[in-house]
Amino acid sequence: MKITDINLTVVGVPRHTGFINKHIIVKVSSNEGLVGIGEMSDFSHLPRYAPDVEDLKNVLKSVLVGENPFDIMKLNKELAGNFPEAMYYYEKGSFIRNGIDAALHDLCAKYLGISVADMLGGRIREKIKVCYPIFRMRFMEEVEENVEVVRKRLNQGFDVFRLYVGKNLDADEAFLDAVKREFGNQVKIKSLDFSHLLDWKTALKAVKRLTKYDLGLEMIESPAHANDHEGFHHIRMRTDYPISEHVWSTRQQYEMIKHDSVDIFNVSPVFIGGLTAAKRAAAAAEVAGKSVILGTTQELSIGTAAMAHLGAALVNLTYTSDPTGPELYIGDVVKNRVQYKDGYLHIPERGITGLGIELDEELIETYRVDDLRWGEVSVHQLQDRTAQTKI
Ligand SMILES: O=C(O)C(=O)C[C@@H](O)[C@H](O)C(=O)O
Ligand SMILES: [Mg+2]
Ligand SMILES: [Mg+2]
Repeated sequence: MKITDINLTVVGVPRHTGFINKHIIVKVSSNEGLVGIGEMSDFSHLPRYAPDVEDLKNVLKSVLVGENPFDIMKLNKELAGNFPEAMYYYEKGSFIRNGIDAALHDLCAKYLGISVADMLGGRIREKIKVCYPIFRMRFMEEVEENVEVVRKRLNQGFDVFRLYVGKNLDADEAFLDAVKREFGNQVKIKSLDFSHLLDWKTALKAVKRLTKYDLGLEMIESPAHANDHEGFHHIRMRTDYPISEHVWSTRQQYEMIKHDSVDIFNVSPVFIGGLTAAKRAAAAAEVAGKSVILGTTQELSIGTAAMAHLGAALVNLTYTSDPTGPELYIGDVVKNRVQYKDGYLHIPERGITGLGIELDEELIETYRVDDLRWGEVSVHQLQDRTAQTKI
């Protein structure tokens, strides 16, 4: 089989919070008449630059057209040469590699007549426990808004949540207290995510304050500045709660293993550059005796399905994961969205080939935008994924 064309379409999909995320839908065409689909997810993150999409398509065509899509390792190496890893969480080259790598897996699995999970080691599980995110509060009046989110999502079957913290500890504490009083043990808050906002000592003080409301806490995420591998180790040695951190490069993960910085590696294909790279990161974690969770940038159904296939066979996936993107957006670009039930993300059935996701061209047209330009967004909106303009 040979790759014959690459097609990229930018879509802007609003969240229920009003914040609009831009993603690129990928199509990799082949001389067998099959098309592999992928998703370069959520370019709407700092830093505020973005690729020219037409130019990006031409670069990708120069790398991929004429190649055999089954040469996934070779093509990942070529892509990494063009879009190298960086010691940064939201490196857009990783998003680009991820979208292509998912499409290659989709294309190859379709050709073989199998599901992507069967290319990644098969299935230990058919569903993955996930949590719904409660985004960071800056004002006390956001507490009730977020308690209402818990009420609504609990009614839809989500009984596990995660909380972004660190900008207003009074509001964080008030939210945890309100959840404990209203829901008791019906609801679990599985992680406090500091998003690298605080140094490790300041974060440790906040952890001691907020864990008075331990609602089934499984981990503390990103409780030090990014790449402060020693700082992660220090806080890890000073709290009983497991520490988790996102993986965005092989060098960063190596340093975290060397410094014994974490208990849990948060592995997302989007941040490490694809399913191939994510599987390697999960294997490195396993070798180091560490757990993994599936993280998220809050993908649409294509990216979320790719993660579900990856999660099917991860032997060290031992905590609640994060992919809930399709639940956060007002719409999607596919005919068959990924399925959530009782707070689980269901892996697309084994009998469906590829990622098990079918594009809806009308919905793509509905959400299509010209390019990745930023428009009028503030740093706060970009950091906390909100359309709120209050300052
Ligand atoms: O665990 C995290 O950190 C995230 O989920 C980061 C978020 O900003 C995510 O990328 C989003 O877009 O909501
Ligand atoms: Mg996080
Ligand atoms: Mg994101």
